[in-house]
Amino acid sequence: MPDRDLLEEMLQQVKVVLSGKALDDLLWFRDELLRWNKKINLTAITDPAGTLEKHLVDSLTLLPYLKPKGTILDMGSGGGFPSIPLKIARPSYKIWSVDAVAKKISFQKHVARSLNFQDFTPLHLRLEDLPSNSALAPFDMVVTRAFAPLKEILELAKPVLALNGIVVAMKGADGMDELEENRSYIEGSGFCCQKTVQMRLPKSDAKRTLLFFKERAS
Ligand SMILES: C[S@@+](CC[C@H](N)C(=O)[O-])C[C@H]1O[C@@H](n2cnc3c(N)ncnc32)[C@H](O)[C@@H]1O
Repeated sequence: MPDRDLLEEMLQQVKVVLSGKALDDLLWFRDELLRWNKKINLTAITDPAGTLEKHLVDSLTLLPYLKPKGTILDMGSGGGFPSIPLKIARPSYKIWSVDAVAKKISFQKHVARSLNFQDFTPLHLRLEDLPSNSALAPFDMVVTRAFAPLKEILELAKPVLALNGIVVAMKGADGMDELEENRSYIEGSGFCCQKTVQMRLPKSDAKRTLLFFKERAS
């Protein structure tokens, strides 16, 4: 099956329907990721079909659960996951995509320029330094994929989250266990878990867990 059809079919299985242009942009991004990956370390997944599922489709599993507009901070975005697929799927999002590794941010800037993104800002920064940059905060949605333990995610998100904002932690098979292990920390942190979504990726059947948090009303 051609890659474009495979991508479209897998996205439909995670309830995501995109325009033809968005599918083309995602495929271009995948090709560019693998091309740059020969020079700089962006991903351990190097087979083209695996990259479609494990990076592009995986990054978009949260899309049906997000508000259609707003500001997004992607913490520890690496090669641009999930920030770049989200921007391609919903160009109206205003996204700040932060990573501590300069080469990864250079790659994201290249993609943003090539695909003519508006309101997409890759930032080479340690997240611990973000709150002092008050021009950026607060964000309506803070998203993370394969970034850090839950406790660290919530601690870093708290100072930059807007009122009624949400934090999404994209986790693997052990996401629910991590949630249970952190129940008492979450209770004391001022956050509550608003929603959990467990799913499997369409081809590999790999388990994924989406954890959604908001701050409790005081
Ligand atoms: C495992 S990678 C995941 C990248 C991407 N989110 C993905 O799903 O492919 C974690 C990324 O977080 C970045 N990172 C880790 N700690 C960070 C920090 N304190 N501030 C900014 N970036 C950080 C790393 O440089 C790395 O690119």
